[in-house]
Amino acid sequence: MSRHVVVQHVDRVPAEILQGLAEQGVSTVHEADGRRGALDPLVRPIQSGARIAGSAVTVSCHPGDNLMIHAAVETVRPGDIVVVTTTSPSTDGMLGELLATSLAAHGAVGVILDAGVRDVAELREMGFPVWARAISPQGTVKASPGSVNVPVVAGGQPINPGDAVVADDDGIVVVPRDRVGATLEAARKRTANEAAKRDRLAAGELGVDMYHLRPLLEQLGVEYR
Ligand SMILES: O=C([O-])CC(=O)C(=O)O
Ligand SMILES: [Mg+2]
Repeated sequence: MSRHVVVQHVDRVPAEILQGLAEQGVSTVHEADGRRGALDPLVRPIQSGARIAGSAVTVSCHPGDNLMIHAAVETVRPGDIVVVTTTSPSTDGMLGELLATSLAAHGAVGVILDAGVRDVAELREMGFPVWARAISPQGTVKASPGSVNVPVVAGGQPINPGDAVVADDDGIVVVPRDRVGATLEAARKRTANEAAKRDRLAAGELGVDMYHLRPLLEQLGVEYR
């Protein structure tokens, strides 16, 4: 059996759940899933204002080699987010506007790179959202095998093909596919709670989350003078 595979079928998250998760945003989804799933914050957006959710198409590449991103293109379906990792740390510019054009033509809504990106001005102009660990002009070759749609670790988080990935200006969170429905429900409740809290905070109320702010601080040994 080969050590390298391209898995062509991925079970995906339903589009209406992805849309709901995108509306909730990364920080709320992360809280709603028990503060789990946040990728390393050094994997950062290259643009501002993008907020997307999609099913993960995962790519494991040899460092300095983007062959497997090319191999992933034909597995992409509309609404997917391509998650690229390398088998050892790399900041090389593995994806630029050409590869992004190819992925977008197959319906990818964004790319997460635990590696480097280049052609940043063109990508911003295209409006194709990318989150990456580095921006680097360093070119890569197309010579080494790797895998598509296998479990990977990106930004320190395990990601399975078909998991929900949500990304915005706050960063990136992954939600395992079997928890997406419960997480979306919890996120919506949290957003409704926050709306009520916001009104109370705007009215000047203190300690809205803590019932009684002063007794809590005193219990923790903080002295009021
Ligand atoms: O071609 C590459 O290897 C990466 C790149 O710059 C592009 O996709 O435009
Ligand atoms: Mg280029």
